[in-house]
Amino acid sequence: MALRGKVALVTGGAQGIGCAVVESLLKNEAKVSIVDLNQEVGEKCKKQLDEQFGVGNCSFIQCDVTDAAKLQEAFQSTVDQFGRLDIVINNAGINNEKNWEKTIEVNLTSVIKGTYLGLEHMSKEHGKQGGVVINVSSMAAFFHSPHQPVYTATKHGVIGFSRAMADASEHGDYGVRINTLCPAFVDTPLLHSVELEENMGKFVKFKDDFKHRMRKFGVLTPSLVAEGMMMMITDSRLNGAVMKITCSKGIHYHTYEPLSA
Ligand SMILES: NC(=O)C1=CN([C@@H]2O[C@H](COP(=O)(O)OP(=O)(O)OC[C@H]3O[C@@H](n4cnc5c(N)ncnc54)[C@H](O)[C@@H]3O)[C@@H](O)[C@H]2O)C=CC1
Ligand SMILES: CCCCCC(=O)/C=C/C=C\C/C=C\C/C=C\CCCC(=O)O
Repeated sequence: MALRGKVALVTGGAQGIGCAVVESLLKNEAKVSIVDLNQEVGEKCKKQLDEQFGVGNCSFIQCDVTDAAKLQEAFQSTVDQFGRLDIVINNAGINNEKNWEKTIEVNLTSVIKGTYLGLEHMSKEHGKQGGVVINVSSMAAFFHSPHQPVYTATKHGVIGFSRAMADASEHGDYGVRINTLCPAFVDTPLLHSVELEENMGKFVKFKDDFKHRMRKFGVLTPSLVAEGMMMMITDSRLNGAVMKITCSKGIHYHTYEPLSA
C-alpha cells in the first residue's frame, strides 16, 4: 500500500508510540487524524506537526475512546474532513490495575469498537475501497507479568480478536487487512506508571521486579515501533499477522501452528 494521499486515524496519537506513528505517516504524505483524550497534549502535538509538515495534513480530535458516540463521531469527522479512510491504528491504551474495568474498556472494548468502525468506513461489505487496521497489543501477551494481570489479559484479548477478525475479513472479502503489533518495553510516559500506586494498586509492590525486567530486556524507542508499524501498514501480504518488537530480536513475526481441521 502506497501512503501518499491515504487517510489514517490514530487513537492515542498525541504522545508516545501513537505520536511517533503519526509522524511517520505524515513523512510518507498520508493525512492523519489524531484521536486522543488529552486536549492539551493533543493540541501541542498538532501544532508541532503543522510546523513540520504544513497545515491541513493532520487534525486533532479530542475524544475518549470509551465514549462510543464520540468515537463514532471521530471516525465520521475524519471522513468528512479528508474524504476517505484507509488506515486505522487502535493504539490508545492505559495501565491501571486499580481501575481494572477501565483498563478493559480502553485496551480491549475500544479496540473492538475501533475495528468495527474502521470496517464500516473501509470494508467492501459497506461499498468502501478496503484498507488496513492495526491493533496495538504488547509483548505482555507472551510474557505474562505478575504486576499487570488485567493489562496482560487485555493484550491477549487484542491478539485473539484481531486474528479472528482477520479471518472474518478474508472469508467475507472485506478487503481490510487486520494485524497486531506487540512491542516490548518502550520509552513512553506509560512506562512510568509502574511506579504509581494509583495505577498499580496492590501490585505496585512488584515494581522492582518489573524494573528488573526492563533492565534485563531493554527499552525500545518509539521510532523503532513506528518503523514496525509502517511495515505492517504497507505490506499488502499481511493479514492476521502478529508482529513482535524486542531489543534482542528487533522487528519480527510470531509464528503459529497451522490450523488442523
Ligand atoms: N510503552 C510501552 O512500554 C508499551 C506500550 N504498549 C501499548 O502501546 C500503546 C501506546 O502506549 P504508549 O504510547 O506507551 O502510552 P502513552 O501513555 O505514552 O500514550 C497513550 C496515549 O493514549 C491516550 N489515551 C489514553 N486513554 C485514552 C482514552 N480513553 N481515549 C483516547 N485516548 C486515550 C493518552 O492520552 C496518550 O496520549 C498502548 O496500547 C500500550 O498498551 C505496548 C507495549 C509496550
Ligand atoms: C508500566 C506498564 C507499561 C506496560 C508496557 C508493556 O506493555 C510492556 C510489556 C513488555 C513486556 C512484558 C514483559 C517482559 C518481556 C519483555 C521482553 C521480552 C523480550 C524477549 C527477548 O526475545 O529478548
